[in-house]
Amino acid sequence: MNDIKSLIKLYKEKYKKNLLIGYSGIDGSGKSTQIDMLNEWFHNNEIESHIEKTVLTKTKSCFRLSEKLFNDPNAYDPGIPANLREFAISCDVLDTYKNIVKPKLDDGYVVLLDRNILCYKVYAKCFNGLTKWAEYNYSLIDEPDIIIYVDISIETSNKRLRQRVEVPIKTDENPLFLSKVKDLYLKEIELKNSDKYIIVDGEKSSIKVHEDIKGKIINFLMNIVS
Ligand SMILES: Nc1ncnc2c1ncn2[C@@H]1O[C@H](COP(=O)(O)OP(=O)(O)O)[C@@H](O)[C@H]1O
Ligand SMILES: Cc1cn([C@H]2C[C@H](O)[C@@H](COP(=O)(O)OP(=O)(O)O)O2)c(=O)[nH]c1=O
Repeated sequence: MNDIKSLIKLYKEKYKKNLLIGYSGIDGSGKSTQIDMLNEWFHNNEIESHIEKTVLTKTKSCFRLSEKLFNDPNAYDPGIPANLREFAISCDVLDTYKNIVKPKLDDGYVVLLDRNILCYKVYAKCFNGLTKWAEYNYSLIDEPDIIIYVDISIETSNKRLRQRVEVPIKTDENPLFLSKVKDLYLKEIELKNSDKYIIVDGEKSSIKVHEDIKGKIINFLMNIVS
């Protein structure tokens, strides 16, 4: 049995929970594009799925403060201490998990998360702001069962962000920082050494990336449900 509907059913039966898939990757890697495509594939296969992304509600105060102090909501680093910002983010992430993600999983949905604990920890480490308090909040959240990392070069990220018409490039989307984030993503994934981390080449066309993701999810599920 290698159709996605049967695999997800077997997964639920074996692990007594629903599948949580988290996406990672630097800005412009194609996370939201790929999440939409996977969501559509699930719907076409009669699988109930839900897309979620943590809205940084509490963290907004940091962006507002940055606007007030530095005339730019995204110029918060290093003026506003990273450990404070990252703690605020961890509170927002925990809230979204407890109030939305977990209830959706319990209601029988497959949940597709735009960003996940891996992303937040990587960013916090790159900003040098991961405290034991933020880690404590993250320890209260279940890790996704599958983590997709969409890999692109800094040049491609920069090119795509510049093409984005709705939002002009933000201060915190600078190549130097993104390069640090990309390196740490790859290092952390290598250290985890687990099949649940799926790396895809985001330089390919969206359709090809989608095909890769589908194939790798099916392979992963076939291995763990058999
Ligand atoms: N594989 C791809 N090839 C070319 N452009 C892409 C690809 N995937 C996404 N894009 C474009 O790049 C931009 C960023 O994609 P998006 O999915 O919003 O990335 P993210 O959510 O990771 O920031 C969008 O304009 C999107 O249309
Ligand atoms: C993920 C993450 C983002 N940030 C910053 C980067 C962005 O300025 C801001 C919003 O992050 P992001 O989730 O990338 O939102 P969007 O996709 O709408 O750009 O928060 C952190 O400071 N730490 C983090 O762990």
